[in-house]
Parts: sequence; C-alpha cells; structure tokens
Amino acid sequence: MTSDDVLAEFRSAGALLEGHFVLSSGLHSAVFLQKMAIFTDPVRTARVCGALAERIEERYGRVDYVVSPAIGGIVPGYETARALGAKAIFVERDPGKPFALRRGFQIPKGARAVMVEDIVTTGLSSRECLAALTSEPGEVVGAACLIDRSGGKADLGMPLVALVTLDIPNYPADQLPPELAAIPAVKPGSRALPGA
Ligand SMILES: O=P(O)(O)OC[C@H]1O[C@H](OP(=O)(O)OP(=O)(O)O)[C@H](O)[C@@H]1O
Ligand SMILES: O=C(O)c1cc(=O)[nH]c(=O)[nH]1
Ligand SMILES: [Mg+2]
Repeated sequence: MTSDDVLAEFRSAGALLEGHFVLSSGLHSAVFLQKMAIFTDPVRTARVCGALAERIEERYGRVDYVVSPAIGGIVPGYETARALGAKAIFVERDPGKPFALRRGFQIPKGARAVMVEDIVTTGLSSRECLAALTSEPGEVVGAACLIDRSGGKADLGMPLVALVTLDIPNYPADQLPPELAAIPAVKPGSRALPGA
C-alpha cells in the first residue's frame, strides 16, 4: 500500500478533518486525522493495519507482542498484531497518572515487542507508552504508527516505522494564525488538558 493509497482510505472514510483542533499535546491545528472513522470499518482497518504489519516485519523481523497506548492505539494495535501473528496488549492511564500495563498484561522474557501508535504528532504519547515498558522482561525492538504527522521530526528514542509521513503545521495556543483563531476549537482525543 503506497502513502497515496493510505491517504485515500482516510479520505474515503471521512477521517481527514479540517477546522480548528486542540491536539493531545495542547498544540492547535487546522487538520485532524480522525482515525476512528477508519477503525469503525473492520475491513478497512484490516487493509491499513495489514500494510503496517508488512512494514513492521520488514524492519524489525519477528514480533511476538504489539503494545499500544489507549485509547486510539488499541484497535490498530490489535489488528496489526493479528496480521503479524502476535499478541496485542495496551497501556492505559488512570486520570492524572502515567500510562501503565494493567489487567495482567506483560512482555515476557525473550519476547520481542513493537509499540504501535495510531497517529504521531509530537511523539509524547508514544514516549510515555515506551516509558511504561522499560522494566518489562521482554525487549521493545521498535515503534510504528499509521501516520506520522511530524514530518519525521518526532523523536521516540527508537526507530519509528510510519505507513505515511506528513508534515502538518501545529501552533501553540498563543501563536494561532488569524484564520484559525476565528474558528471555535474542539478537542477530539482522550487526554485531559492541563487544568481541565
Ligand atoms: O504524538 P502526540 O503529540 O502524543 O499525539 C498523538 C497522540 O494523540 C492521540 O491520542 P489522544 O491522547 O488524543 O487520545 P486517544 O488515543 O484517545 O485518541 C493519538 O491517538 C496519539 O496517541
Ligand atoms: O495530536 C493529536 O492529538 C492527534 C492528531 C491527529 O491528527 N489525530 C489524532 O487522533 N490525534
Ligand atoms: Mg492516543
């Protein structure tokens, strides 16, 4: 699947939104990739995650576990794990707490794990997910995502395989371009904003 094919999936699913969005990082953007519009369609999700699994296998070889950050990472993590023949687990957080593995999830000794994220913007959620895995007995061999919207600039401290790389502008709240400031902002994701 080429980048254009993946973007065509996002477009035809209605997942490419334009407006004024507050992202998980607190940055603002005129573009939002509403991945849930993809994940509500299991057949489309299998197509896209199957392509990601191929890239993961090419880059990292055998993968036993896929670990994803909740909520957005759970469905693509599961579907990518299915295509890889791996297990799927996720990290989640209690309000105000860091990501953690719960529910008896672990990466056992000798297992090779890949962190699968839906969208990477600043890489913050991915880094927080990886930080929750450092004391696991198994090895995290790399990271992957459907769309890296940082233009390849996000630093996860380990290799990142992206199905598509885009460079989409983001703005701090006090540096909005006038056309964005003129539109009321919405915050689609699950991370609480500071002070909320
Ligand atoms: O690279 P970053 O700057 O961290 O941004 C990307 C993150 O933002 C979204 O999660 P969000 O916290 O909005 O919640 P969700 O997973 O419930 O959609 C998305 O699922 C990524 O996890
Ligand atoms: O940075 C984010 O929070 C983010 C951006 C995006 O395009 N899609 C998404 O689900 N989250
Ligand atoms: Mg997320």
